Amino acid sequence: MRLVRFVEFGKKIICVGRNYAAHAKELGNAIPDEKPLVFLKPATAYITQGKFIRLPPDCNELHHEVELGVVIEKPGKNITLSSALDHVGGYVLCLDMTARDIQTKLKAKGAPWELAKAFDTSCPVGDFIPKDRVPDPDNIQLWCKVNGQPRQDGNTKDMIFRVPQILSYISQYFTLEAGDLILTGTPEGVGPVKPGDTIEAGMSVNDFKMTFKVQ
Ligand SMILES: CC(=O)CC(=O)C(=O)O
Ligand SMILES: [Mg+2]
Repeated sequence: MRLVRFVEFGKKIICVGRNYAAHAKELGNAIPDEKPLVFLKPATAYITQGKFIRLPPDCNELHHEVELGVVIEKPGKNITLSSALDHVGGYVLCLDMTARDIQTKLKAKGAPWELAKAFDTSCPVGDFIPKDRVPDPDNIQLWCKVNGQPRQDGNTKDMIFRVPQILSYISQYFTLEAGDLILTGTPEGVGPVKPGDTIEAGMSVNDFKMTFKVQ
């Protein structure tokens, strides 16, 4: 399967939240203790470079969250920790665009987050990077700038749950299929963007950079 074109296969997007203690703290959230916090986005959330990020209805505070994305190649269920990385085909840089004001209201009601997290264009992704070019997914620098101003600069070594733990855990609930994308959570420094802004994000693998505009 040509994972380079994984976005076109339209598989599911499984996201982990609050996976960096400093980010959980900046939003006043509890740090997950035993299990990752998990939510989903539909395949209609994907956009690739050249497409615009659009605010969902009733959103007045859209936030960027830069994240490492893991692309599944080998399907699996109840994946073990020791075999987890065998299921990975490669990695992509992602933005988990979040309607923070809507999320805050949903959280207060104890309601699910989909309207804040899973709307169309909420998952901008960069180019696919095969895993043989990523020596250590647990030591990747991730950064994000808005209109040239630095906002986020973190490293995947600070993730609470590492890639094998995440894959092993979520595969107990969801069968992982080739082309599925796993977002691994964002480091601190999330913040607002508005129409007209330019978001640039990058990671230390291949000095990868991507740019998206908010419309
Ligand atoms: C508070 C959040 O929105 C959780 C999340 O997505 C994260 O990356 O952390
Ligand atoms: Mg996130």
